[in-house]
Order: sequence, then structure tokens, then C-alpha cells
Amino acid sequence: MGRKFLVGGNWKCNGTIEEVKKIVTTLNEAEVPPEDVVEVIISPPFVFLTLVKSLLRLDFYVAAQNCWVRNGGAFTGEISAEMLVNLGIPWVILGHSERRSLLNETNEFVGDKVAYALSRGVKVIACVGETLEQRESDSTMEVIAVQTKAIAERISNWDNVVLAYEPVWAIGTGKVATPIQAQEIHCELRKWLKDNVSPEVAESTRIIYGGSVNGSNCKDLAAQPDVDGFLVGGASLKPEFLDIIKSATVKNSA
Ligand SMILES: O=C(CO)COP(=O)(O)O
Repeated sequence: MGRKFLVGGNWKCNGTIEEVKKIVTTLNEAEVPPEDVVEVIISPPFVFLTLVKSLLRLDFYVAAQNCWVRNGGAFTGEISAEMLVNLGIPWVILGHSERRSLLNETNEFVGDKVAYALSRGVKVIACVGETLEQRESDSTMEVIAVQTKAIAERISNWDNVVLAYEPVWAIGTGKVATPIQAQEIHCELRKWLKDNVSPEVAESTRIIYGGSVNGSNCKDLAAQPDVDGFLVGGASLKPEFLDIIKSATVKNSA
């Protein structure tokens, strides 16, 4: 019973040392609900992982934004899951739509990455989501099912997996999914897990929403029964990220 609310801040390719320090100071000074109410994960670019980890309050966690599909070696520019373990980074975001579309990451490649990271003990936020064209042609759930299947086929334990539903049309556009739209897909995705993995995994796996979440729209989204948290881009660089973290209390008061 009870999927703990999770709020991730995906900083994407943003920040300077000065900005990182400023954001972390704001986070560290904030009063937020306790760790048993909300799990907060901050995901800076690779180069700032160690800095953020060294400065960040201990009740918040750090995630990388990607990692290589296997162990390290002659893979110029890549970072291995082993390196994340070595740095004490417990989480990684995989399969973000920006990597799928701009860097041609396929469903199979993302599935392989998820399986490998988990095998090394790194927890995974795995992203799925449809484009506007796919939504308009009524293939949203089909797309998400295929993306999720590529992960499901490669893993046997979902304990350390969080699914992030991030409709591509909502990312960075200011065009957030309505609470009803988000709930509909989260509910269908949970049903997919029930039918294709197990009822237990469907019940316990957190499905978080991402795409233009901000301090104003987070509460209504958080109130939806199958929305278990957020993956936040732009607003995670701003003080309103704290309001998004606090929206976890909507669940507790429900
Ligand atoms: O891609 C996202 C989080 O991973 C969402 O980005 P925005 O919140 O900027 O729309």
C-alpha cells in the first residue's frame, strides 16, 4: 500500500557552477514535507553531479540524466553505470524523449540501458511518451505500450524502476496535459503493467508525470489517483520547484 510521491528535477543541459550553488542553497534552506511523504531527486548535468552531491541536503537524492548501455571502455563521451555507483549516485534518468528523438535512442536501446543500470544497482526513472502526431492519430497508448514492453522484456524486478509519462507535446511547451489527460494515460499504463507484468508491479510501481509542470498546475495533477509524482524540467531550476515538491501533501490529505 502507498506509493511514495516522487518529485524529480531534470536540469537538462543547464547551469554554471554559480547557478548550481544558488539552486542547491535554495533547496537546502527550504522547508518541505518529510522524506516519508515525498522523495526528491535532483538531476544535474554529469559535470555537476559531484558538486551537487557534496552540497545537497541528505534527504534529497541525485540522479544522472543518462548512462551507457554496458560497462565502460572505449566509448568516448559516455559515462557508465559503474561510474555512477562509484560516485555514489543512486539514480539515473533513461529514455528521455530528447535523447530518443535527438540522439535516435531506440526502444530496445533504452530497454537495454534500463536493464544494465538496474543490474549495477542504479535505480531508474524510465521515460515514455507520445508525440503530438501520435496523440492526434489516437496511437498514444500503443506507443507507450511498445516503449514500456521493451523495458519489461528485459527486466524481472521492478522495485527500483519509476516510469515517467512525458508526452512530447507537453515538454518545454507550456502546454501541460490536463489532470484528466494525465490520469487517463497513467491509469492505462498501470493496467498495461497489470496485464503484462503483474498486479503487484502495477500496484507498486510509481508513474510520475512530466511536461510543463509548474507551481500552479501541480496540485490538480497531484490529486489524480494514478499520478505518483512529477519529473520537472524548466521549473526545477526555479524556486517554484519547492511548491511542486510540496504538492505531495495533496495525496496525504486526500
Ligand atoms: O522533460 C521534462 C522533464 O524530464 C519536462 O520538461 P518541462 O518541465 O520543461 O516541460
